[in-house]
Amino acid sequence: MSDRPQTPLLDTIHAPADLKRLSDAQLRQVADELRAETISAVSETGGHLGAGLGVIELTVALHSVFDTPRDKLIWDVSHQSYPHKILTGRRDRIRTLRQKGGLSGFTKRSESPYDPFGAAHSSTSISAALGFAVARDLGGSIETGLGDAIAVIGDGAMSAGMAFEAMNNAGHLNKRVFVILNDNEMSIAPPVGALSSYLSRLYAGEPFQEFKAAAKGAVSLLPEPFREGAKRAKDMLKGMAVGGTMFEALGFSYVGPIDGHDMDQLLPVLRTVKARATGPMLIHVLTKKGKGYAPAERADDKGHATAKFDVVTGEQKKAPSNAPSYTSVFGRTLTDMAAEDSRICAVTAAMPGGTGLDLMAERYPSRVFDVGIAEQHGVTFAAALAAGGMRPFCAMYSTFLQRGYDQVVHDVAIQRLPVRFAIDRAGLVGADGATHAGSYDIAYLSNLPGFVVMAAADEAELKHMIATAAAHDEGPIAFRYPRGEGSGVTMPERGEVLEIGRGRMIREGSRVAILSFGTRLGEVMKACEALEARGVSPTVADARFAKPLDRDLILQLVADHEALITIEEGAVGGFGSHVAQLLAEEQVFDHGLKFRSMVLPDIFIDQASPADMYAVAGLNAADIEAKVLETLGVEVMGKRA
Ligand SMILES: Cc1ncc(C[n+]2csc(CCOP(=O)(O)OP(=O)(O)O)c2C)c(N)n1
Ligand SMILES: CC(=O)[C@@H](O)[C@H](O)COP(=O)(O)O
Ligand SMILES: [Mg+2]
Repeated sequence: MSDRPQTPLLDTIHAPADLKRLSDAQLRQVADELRAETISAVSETGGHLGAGLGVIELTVALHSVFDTPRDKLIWDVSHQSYPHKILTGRRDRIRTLRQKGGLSGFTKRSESPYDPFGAAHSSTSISAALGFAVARDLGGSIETGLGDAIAVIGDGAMSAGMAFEAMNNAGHLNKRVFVILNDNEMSIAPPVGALSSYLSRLYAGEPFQEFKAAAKGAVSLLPEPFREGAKRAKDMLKGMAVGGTMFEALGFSYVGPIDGHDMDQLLPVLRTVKARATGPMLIHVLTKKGKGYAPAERADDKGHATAKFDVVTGEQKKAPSNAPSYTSVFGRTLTDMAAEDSRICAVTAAMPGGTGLDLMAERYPSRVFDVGIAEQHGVTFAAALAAGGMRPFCAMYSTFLQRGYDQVVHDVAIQRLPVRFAIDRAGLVGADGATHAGSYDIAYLSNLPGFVVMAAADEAELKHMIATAAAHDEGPIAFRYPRGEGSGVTMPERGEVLEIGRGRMIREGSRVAILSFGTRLGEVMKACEALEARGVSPTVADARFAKPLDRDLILQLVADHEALITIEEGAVGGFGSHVAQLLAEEQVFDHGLKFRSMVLPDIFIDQASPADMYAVAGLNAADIEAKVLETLGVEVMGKRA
């Protein structure tokens, strides 16, 4: 407790309304204290640090100028919302962030009325703000009334198509809606692409402030010291190559760029736009990711995400690792294979580090494409790379690939193009919670004609599956693997090309067969140890493929056992459902097979450690043991299991 920062003024803020009685100078002090409190809290919990530190002043300014929660403040991605949570009545729980039973690391409607719209995947905020603005104008929420709608979106998130779809619509509807472009020249990695260069050009010259009204001779509307700046901006703009900004072309009034750490700029500009805006308005705010905490400012990722750390030194407290992460196995293996095959190339949507493609980019920069937060484009781009004779690996997290699903179906699957999908963060991911769970890819890929879908049981299997994918030119192929470390198995020198649609036998037993798809195999083996002690000896097989299924293996298992249990780290509709379909088609159920399918339950599971989340899901070793006993009807301590 004594290590905690002194925050006398922040201690008096229990809700944004408390900010309204403070002077501008006091608001500055609140911002300083809020920064110290955010650093202190994240040092205890770990999590997204840099983005929140970059919006400290903006958070205070927005809550002091606007009337939240009546006004709807929507944080894009919302990884920067910790300071917002502290100001909106959640300070007492801020040190439970991202933990089991604690605050979510993202905004969540069920958590607070100050979180009007949940997020965690990027680039949804402008659509949401526009929806609130239109609902307001149509008379929604008659009891309380709806106020303004404000989206805060980063320069990285702004690169996604969805943000532009929303701006296009907002410009057309001409609704009063505010978009704050929080431009810190960073995504998780440095941002890429023409939009990023464009934004840099907008402030390449001397700092200036422009307000649409200025051009109409209404400079006097702006409070000092903006009048001078606005006049200067008007003059500057006449000669600028940029001409009208692209935001204006989309129907927005554009204000900026302004210094997002200077309350003397933020407060008057926000007050002015609040008083004057009639249609869509974009306020371009320049900030620094990690602002005010030297270790974050110095870090390559500007403190984007951190483990728990020592506030004084910035040193992160990471548990020593015993095995390579799946991500690093993917990155290193693909890099080695790219050395031997010049047709191997790779696509990431703004996650070069998260997918391990940064390793390949170091050696083969011309064959690794970071397309920005643009999963839809990334998938179609990979499809055309394949059509053009390359061997593209499209490396995406399971949860983010969801955004490119139509492209997976329409551009990849229907055209039978050999895109290799490297699906990281498969299954439950832990602290990021339900929004980031990789629960659906087995189901949403295995139902596509011609797709090959694999899951690695360990890191050696992953290596084989990368080799298998590289060699597979006949059509689309996907392999999935979880977040975190492997299980420490011996790694092969080279990946072996697996026979498509062939599983492997792990151990032979009797009465019950467990057919595992993915890394639950480790838990299955633990369960088997416990079951042996009870005199039950299951057969275990690793399916490797959800599509095509190993029909021979499955039909042999059901012929030799009275019960079959499938297990996977995915939602219903995936591997187990396909096995059930096969068994039904083969009329196996007509002969009395006991069949059970262990899948993720039909709920969204809140953040916790992956093991705790799998306990909620009922997919840990003890659950498997219980399922086997229940299926076989074995008595446990005098009771039927
Ligand atoms: C659809 C989607 N793809 C990828 C991500 C992963 N992701 C989270 S934050 C982030 C960078 C966002 O950059 P920016 O919007 O500029 O915010 P900053 O962190 O710089 O404040 C990315 C790529 C995501 N959340 N959603
Ligand atoms: C906010 C966001 O979407 C990412 O920062 C995500 O939290 C990264 O997850 P990993 O830590 O698994 O790379
Ligand atoms: Mg950014």
